[in-house]
Amino acid sequence: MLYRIQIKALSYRRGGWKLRLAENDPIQNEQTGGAEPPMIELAGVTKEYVKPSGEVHTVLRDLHLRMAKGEFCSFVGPTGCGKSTTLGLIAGFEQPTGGTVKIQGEPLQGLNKQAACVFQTDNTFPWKTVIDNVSLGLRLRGISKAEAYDEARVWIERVGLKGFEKHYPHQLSGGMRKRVALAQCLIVQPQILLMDESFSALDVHTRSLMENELLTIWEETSASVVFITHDLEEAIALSDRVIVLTAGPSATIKGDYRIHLPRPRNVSEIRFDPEFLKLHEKIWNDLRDEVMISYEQSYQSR
Ligand SMILES: Nc1ncnc2c1ncn2[C@@H]1O[C@H](COP(=O)(O)OP(=O)(O)OP(=O)(O)O)[C@@H](O)[C@H]1O
Repeated sequence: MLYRIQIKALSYRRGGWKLRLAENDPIQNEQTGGAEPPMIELAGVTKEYVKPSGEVHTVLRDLHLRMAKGEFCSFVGPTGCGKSTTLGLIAGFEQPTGGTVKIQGEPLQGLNKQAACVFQTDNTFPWKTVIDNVSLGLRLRGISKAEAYDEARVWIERVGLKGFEKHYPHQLSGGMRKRVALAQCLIVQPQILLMDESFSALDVHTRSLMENELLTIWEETSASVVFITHDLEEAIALSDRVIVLTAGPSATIKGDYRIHLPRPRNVSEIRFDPEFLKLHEKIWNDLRDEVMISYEQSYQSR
């Protein structure tokens, strides 16, 4: 059996050096008959809503996608095409009306317990301090306060907030609150991190810092990331794969691009890499057509 082994990152973590290998991608798994099921699979997923008029509105139609463990996958597409709906289906917030969402080969029923979400708006609880916010997930799992605090301190330091343990969210900047939200999610070591336009409300400099920090932290975990964004540059800079959705209604996958840019990456610098520019041009050609279709639809419906 052939396995493609690629070093993704070498990092130092508590307990020693950690070598992160790129997972065999699903296509490779299919070709080699690899036994490990994909972390996430959308098997012919369709999502419809019934409007108050009784008319059926098909948001997503027959999506087929397999995401490997540890893969960083971004979704881009015109506004309203169904990106957040896709994320909601993987989170288990919504059930598909056709097809199946599978997590590690098992059909997802109810909420996805392997996943944690970071949204555009703050996930933090305003009445709790940073350390209480970050330790909450562990406390809810029955871990003692002392142990949860110890682990929370590690994550607070890892996201660059050492010294802010006793601050409340309103005493922090937007970027700092986003760091709290990340630590809050990652402390429970989710297998899947779902991010819906998580950085879009940040200023451009903070955003770029947070993107780099996300990559550093992600490279130390084996989490698969589903990242929803309007920003194609951000998608390419961060991801292993960029999925382009068609304009809705009945959106489906138009393109699935592998981003073979070297890691570790600096998101501000990688944008000047000639390979990045080529990828951007290629994906934008696909995306632009869909954006134009969506724009024409919204213009006609006025
Ligand atoms: N609960 C719901 N009931 C009815 N329609 C819904 C519901 N949730 C989403 N939709 C519709 O599904 C479509 C896709 O919405 P979604 O938020 O997934 O798109 P998006 O690509 O994330 O949008 P944006 O880029 O603007 O954030 C929209 O037409 C929206 O109105």
